[in-house]
Amino acid sequence: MVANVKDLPQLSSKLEEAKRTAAYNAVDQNINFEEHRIIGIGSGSTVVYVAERLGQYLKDPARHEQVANFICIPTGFQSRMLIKENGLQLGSIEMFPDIDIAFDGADEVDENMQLIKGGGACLFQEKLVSTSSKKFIVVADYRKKSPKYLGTNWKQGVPIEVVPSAYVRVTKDLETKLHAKKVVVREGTPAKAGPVVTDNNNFIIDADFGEIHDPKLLHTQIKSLVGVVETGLFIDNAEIVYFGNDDGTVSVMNN
Ligand SMILES: O=C[C@H](O)[C@H](O)[C@H](O)COP(=O)(O)O
Repeated sequence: MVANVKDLPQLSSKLEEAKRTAAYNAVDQNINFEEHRIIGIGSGSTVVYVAERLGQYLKDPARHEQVANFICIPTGFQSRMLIKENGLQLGSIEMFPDIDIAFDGADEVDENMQLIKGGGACLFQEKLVSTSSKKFIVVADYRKKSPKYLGTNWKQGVPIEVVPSAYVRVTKDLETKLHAKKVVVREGTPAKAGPVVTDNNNFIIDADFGEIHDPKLLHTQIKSLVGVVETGLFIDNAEIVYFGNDDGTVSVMNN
């Protein structure tokens, strides 16, 4: 039997516990052991607990056979490692383009469940997986819930993955055509001199637009710039969001 969420050992901080509570509840309440087989596993520090929970079910004799048959589709290098470390079966989106259910974190979630993602530079593969999934579940801690508009809590800007040779052109277009307040090519310092290179060998630009009142329109405008691979605005994609609160409870947002 896997441990009940209420009986788990303490972690190093309330924040980590909030992430774990969100992730464990999301898995427990959404995985259908009989029907689901292809599972998307996202990136970041919250989804770590999704993979951990699936790993616990794998060790549970009552669920072992079903979970051993799950094929987990990663959204990047970190996610691939999470799948392997928890003993889960790794698959690729090329082999399994139709995903039953996917779990991932978010940097900010607005009241309509539109998301900013890509704080960890994994947005392209995350969008590929989440939009290939019948059900996309977001797991987040209390800091990610926007009071109203995207861009309120997440001040770093919208992450945008760009083809390296186009970064100057995209930077100019974001400033002049889309009137971004601040545009920064993400650097890897101190761990790396120069730009962050994504798992797809692209660069990331963070473009600050302040409060985003129409994320759908902004996504379309950014996406139309030559050189943009994908934006970190995830529009009409999430079905349920689990927020772990600092008092140990969970809030659920859904359509
Ligand atoms: O590129 C990174 C991803 O979009 C993450 O899912 C996002 O940054 C949230 O990460 P965390 O769970 O660490 O807050």
